[in-house]
Amino acid sequence: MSFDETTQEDGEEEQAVAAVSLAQVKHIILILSGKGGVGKSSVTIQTALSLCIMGYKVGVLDIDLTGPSLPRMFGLEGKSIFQGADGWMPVKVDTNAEASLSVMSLGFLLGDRGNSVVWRGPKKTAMIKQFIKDVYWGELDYLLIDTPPGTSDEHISIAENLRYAEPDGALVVTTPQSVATSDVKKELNFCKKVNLNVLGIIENMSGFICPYCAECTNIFSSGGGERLAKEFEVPYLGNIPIDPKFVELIENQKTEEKTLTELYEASPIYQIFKDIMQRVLDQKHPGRMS
Ligand SMILES: Nc1ncnc2c1ncn2[C@@H]1O[C@H](COP(=O)(O)OP(=O)(O)OP(=O)(O)O)[C@@H](O)[C@H]1O
Ligand code: SF4
Repeated sequence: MSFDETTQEDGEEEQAVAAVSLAQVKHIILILSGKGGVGKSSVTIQTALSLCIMGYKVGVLDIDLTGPSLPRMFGLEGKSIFQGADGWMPVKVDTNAEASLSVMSLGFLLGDRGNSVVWRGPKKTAMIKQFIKDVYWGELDYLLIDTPPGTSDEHISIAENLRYAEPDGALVVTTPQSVATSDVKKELNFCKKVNLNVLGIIENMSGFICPYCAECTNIFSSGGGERLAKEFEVPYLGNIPIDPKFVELIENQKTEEKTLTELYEASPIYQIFKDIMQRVLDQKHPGRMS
């Protein structure tokens, strides 16, 4: 069933579901990209860590069902969720920040059955509905939803399930190359179709931070994201360079003594990303609970 074909009965049910499970969630942000591998999950992680460092309580929902990478990227591999009295309890990330950070992903439910599934549309739709209905987030300032690339069953399903939940909108991630920006156009058209506000476009892997001197050099063309933002009349939030230290941080975070938030706060990429995040916060969305 497409978003446009949702019946009134379904709508009422979705409204009730969103009202209960997301009752204490102030803001909802989706992270989208038209193309795989452009750094959507990395942007989700950076958004989560930045908001956490800024003092917000953050939850992250991974709806990339065929390739859930967030448990590994957050250093939570092997952890499992448990069923509490109020629903599934998301896994907490160890942070030094006062604010909390918790993650829910299909990866936690699969255990040793591998880290991905091959499911048809209806099963994916049911899983996403369950994620929205059955996860107990508690009080959150921000719920971030990491989606798979493209405009697939997962996107239609999450748009339907959040129809009455008033999400703030979507962060759309691209890389500078035209092959990525042309796919992002489809994503922006999808947002228009389902009435999802676009908080802005982020151009990832735009330039390169030297690991020796932290100087940023443009190794590929850049500006594709900004041109796209002008064409679709949505905000351009900024560009993130390739930072080899960020990859190291994500790959080796378990062996370090410091928490992920401490390591990220000290990295050059955070200095760039926090300005992007500030541009999102400056848009001053009233929030679902105000
Ligand atoms: N700015 C960056 N600097 C350095 N490495 C990066 C950057 N952004 C992403 N990467 C790396 O590129 C790879 C792909 O990133 P990521 O998994 O975030 O992409 P994705 O768009 O979510 O992929 P998928 O399509 O699989 O969901 C990862 O190894 C990540 O660490
Ligand atoms: S940016 Fe400077 S330090 Fe880095 S590799 Fe180039 S010349 Fe060397």
